[in-house]
Amino acid sequence: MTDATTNVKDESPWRERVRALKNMPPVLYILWESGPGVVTWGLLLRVVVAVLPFAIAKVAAFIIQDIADVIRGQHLAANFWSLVIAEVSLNVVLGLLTRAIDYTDSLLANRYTQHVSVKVMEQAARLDLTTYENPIFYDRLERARVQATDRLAMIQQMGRLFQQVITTLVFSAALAWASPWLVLLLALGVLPSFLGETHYAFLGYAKNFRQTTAKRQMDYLRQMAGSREGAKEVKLFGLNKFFTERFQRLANQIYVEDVALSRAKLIVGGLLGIIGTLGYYGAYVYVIWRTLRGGYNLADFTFLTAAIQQASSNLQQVFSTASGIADQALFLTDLLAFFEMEPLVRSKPNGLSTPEPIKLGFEFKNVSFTYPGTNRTVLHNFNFHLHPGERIALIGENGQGKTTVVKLITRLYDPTEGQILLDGVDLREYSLEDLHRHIGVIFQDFMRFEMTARENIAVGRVDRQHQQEDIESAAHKSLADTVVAKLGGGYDQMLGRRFEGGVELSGGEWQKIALARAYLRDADLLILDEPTAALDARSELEVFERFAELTEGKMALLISHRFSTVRMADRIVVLSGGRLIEEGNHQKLMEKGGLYAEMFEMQAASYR
Ligand SMILES: Nc1ncnc2c1ncn2[C@@H]1O[C@H](COP(=O)(O)OP(=O)(O)OP(=O)(O)O)[C@@H](O)[C@H]1O
Repeated sequence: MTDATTNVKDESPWRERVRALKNMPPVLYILWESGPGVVTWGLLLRVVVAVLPFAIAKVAAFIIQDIADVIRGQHLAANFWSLVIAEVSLNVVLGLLTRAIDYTDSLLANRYTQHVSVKVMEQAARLDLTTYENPIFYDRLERARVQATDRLAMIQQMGRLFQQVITTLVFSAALAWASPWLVLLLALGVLPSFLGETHYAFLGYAKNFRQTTAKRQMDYLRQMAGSREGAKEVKLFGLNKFFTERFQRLANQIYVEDVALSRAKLIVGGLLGIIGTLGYYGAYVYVIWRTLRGGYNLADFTFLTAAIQQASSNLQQVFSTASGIADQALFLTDLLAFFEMEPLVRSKPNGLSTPEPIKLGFEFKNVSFTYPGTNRTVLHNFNFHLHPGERIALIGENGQGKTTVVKLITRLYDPTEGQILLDGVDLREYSLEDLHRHIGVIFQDFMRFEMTARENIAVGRVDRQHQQEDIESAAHKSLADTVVAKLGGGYDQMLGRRFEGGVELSGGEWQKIALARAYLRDADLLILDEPTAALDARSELEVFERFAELTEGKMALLISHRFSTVRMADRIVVLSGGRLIEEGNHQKLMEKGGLYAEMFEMQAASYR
């Protein structure tokens, strides 16, 4: 994976910063996508608010001039009170429109957060398991997730920049018309602070980038120390202090780095700020000097001092807002890079539909497999055929590659070598979505959705509207109906303890609910990876008697360490060290007296 940001520290800060500006167009596009109407209104309002201060300063200058004339004994100008009313009105309008901008900003922030969050979720779902194995991906996902909501300030800053640029241009034009020196003095004063600000913004980014791993570890520790899942072991093993100390060590390390940067920024920023103040007063003194020499009247003087004040503060703000945006744009590198990531296991465009009915079944031909990022071959030259209508049990000791076979047949991964065929055609030629529709899998580490019992079953087939009968029938097949019958809320009972009113189930009860999901799928190939591990002996027997009935005529792949279950399969495949070492039915393998017979005897002996 090419990582656009890992080399942040090696690159010249300025080059990196300029490069980050390339992030702006796609981000502006995302912003536009999230609310074209709101964006347009926001911009229009800002144009008006940007020019109002100019009008207000002009009117104020005329008022001062009129008052000075009256003090010098002249008559009050006829339009004096109209000017006063105009100034008050303009200020009222300014106040109202500023609030209207806040309103459009908050609308836009809401929409943008939602839009980006959905995009992040969609992209995370699109990427394959291979990507999830990669720690760089996790760091990036983490940063992308934070950026989805944390970059809100940037949106407001972009709006503000737009407004500040217009105000600056209007006042600078007025100053340049009076004397170009004024604009030059102001710009020279502000430039050093701008350079300083952007420099520290970049250092801040590089620092945050470096800290991602530590922050991820801290999050993990915080979660472990405070989670319901972790609570039992944390208490019994007395891990609290261990976790807290580790957390504190990381937090201190981050604190020290943060303080060092803030301190440098404070000192250098303060010094550069003095130059800005000198520029401002240089322009101010110039106007006083020209006024005293009769070059400007009182109205000009009043207006120009207001204009200097406005131009200088807006110019300063333009620079600091722009540097803030450049800083935020750097963070967006991760979000955009995340959006651009492509899955390795992909559905072929116009891929084949899964055959109906499947005639030849699934065949592994000389399949070898190594998990990405590792160098240990988990499957070696694995050959295996699953015929239509066949129920196969895959057995072997821990870590021999059974679950890996499931991940390959479902195309969560592609083989490193060899091929998997479905009806004689490489699995990669089929549409991935269509293939998945024909397979029902319940993994060892199946999901416990903290939703209602009905939803937990219905997610087995989300593309369909389910009638109550479908849900009940699937629940009946997996024995989940007996679990639901005990729940206060029946099928509408919230499961898990995360949400109010939720009820926690036992491991075996969750497993029955998950099994119902697989039955609801009504798939051609049903794969159960240790489906009964948490079930008691009676439930297991019942589940399997049903399983045999329910999978009649379908393909089923079963992984189990319980031989009472395994012996019911039509064929048993024994995996050892990633190789197929024995296959046949229970009787044949027992007669053979190999690994299967040995494992069977061992389990049987432990029951005697
Ligand atoms: N995501 C992964 N990345 C790297 N190695 C992995 C990954 N998943 C599994 N492995 C390794 O591959 C080997 C086979 O794992 P697999 O889960 O297929 O075994 P299994 O036979 O199903 O074991 P068990 O009976 O314990 O469930 C193991 O040694 C494991 O460490």
